[in-house]
Amino acid sequence: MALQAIKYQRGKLQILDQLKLPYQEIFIDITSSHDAWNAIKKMQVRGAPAIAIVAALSLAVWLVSYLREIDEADEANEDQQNQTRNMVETLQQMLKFLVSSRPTAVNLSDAARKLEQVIITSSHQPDASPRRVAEAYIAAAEQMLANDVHDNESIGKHGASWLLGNLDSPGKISVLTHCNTGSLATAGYGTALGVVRALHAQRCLQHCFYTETRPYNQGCRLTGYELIHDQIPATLITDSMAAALLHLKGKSERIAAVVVGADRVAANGDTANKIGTYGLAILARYHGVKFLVAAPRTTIDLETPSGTDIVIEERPQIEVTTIKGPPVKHLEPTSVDVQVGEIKEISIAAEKTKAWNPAFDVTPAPLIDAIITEVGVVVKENGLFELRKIF
Ligand SMILES: CSC[C@H]1O[C@H](OP(=O)(O)O)[C@H](O)[C@@H]1O
Repeated sequence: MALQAIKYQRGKLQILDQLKLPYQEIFIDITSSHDAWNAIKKMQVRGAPAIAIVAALSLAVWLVSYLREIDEADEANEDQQNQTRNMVETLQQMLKFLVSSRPTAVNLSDAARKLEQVIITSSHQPDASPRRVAEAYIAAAEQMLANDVHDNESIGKHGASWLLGNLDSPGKISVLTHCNTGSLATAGYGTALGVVRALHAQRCLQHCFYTETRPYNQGCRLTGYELIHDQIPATLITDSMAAALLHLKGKSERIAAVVVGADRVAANGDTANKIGTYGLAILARYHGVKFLVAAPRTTIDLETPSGTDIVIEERPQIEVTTIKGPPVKHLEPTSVDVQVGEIKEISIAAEKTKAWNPAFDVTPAPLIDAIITEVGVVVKENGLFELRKIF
């Protein structure tokens, strides 16, 4: 069964607490915008598409509980117009609050903008009411969840096809990927990891190399977890091994491309992605390996002209100076049960260490060979990405 970071049914939302992976699979309930904000901020759920979907669905769950409380009498109340306006304003404030949780990924603000448009449009209908506004919102949020998996499967298909169509020699290929862009970063299947899954499904993947992706370790903790779960041939490398891998094993392992995800693609194609991505793009160019960005159009921000305009999130120093270790297990002498303790935060730096912790960097468009989307692969024309053409 495919891995799921998000479990949703109308009125109930749960997320897999990714701070506890790969040691513990623990789902936590999200019942409000505050629950979602905290989970996104702490990175219990992460990944540009996933945080947008969890944010959107958190309000859908809250609205279902709200609708249960509105009884018929309220709905008959003559000041429906006022109540509808209050509903719209409440949802607008909640969406704005959710967008404040993390600044770099555009999917969250893109989803909030689209959902705000839905509630405003529904509030202008002749039969407008709080219930109708709520129902319109819930339907739109649920559609975002359904769209994401479909978009990721299309990204995988387009990416695999483009790679196999641009090979120096026929045969299976290997790829190097960074961070986690799979089912744990989306509603399912993944973006860059979706390309890996598609190549594997077509029996065209020789091997997937993936970086540990310090300091949150999305690679060794999450991508490894997914690839091993799917039984995809893969090898973990430290971030510092990427150059040696391409230099010493690039040809023998038929590494055809570095394939990464994205948090925000600016109008000119400059791409913000997990810290370390920019360095991989330079290595790929130096070693004559394709560098591909895989992302749905919800990650492309035509309102941001270039990478210099993208806000890069800086996270707490402690995420650099500690690592999360497996929980301490207590074996009770009188019982065979194993009591699993809390995930351990282990210091790996000297006391009073000062650390810089930008969560993302920006890869300039000239270093990107192609941008893989759900509607096809975009390459540069006269040295420039024309991203408006795919909308
Ligand atoms: C399809 S996920 C896109 C993107 O999100 C990740 O960042 P984070 O783990 O901090 O949310 C990473 O940059 C992925 O490439």
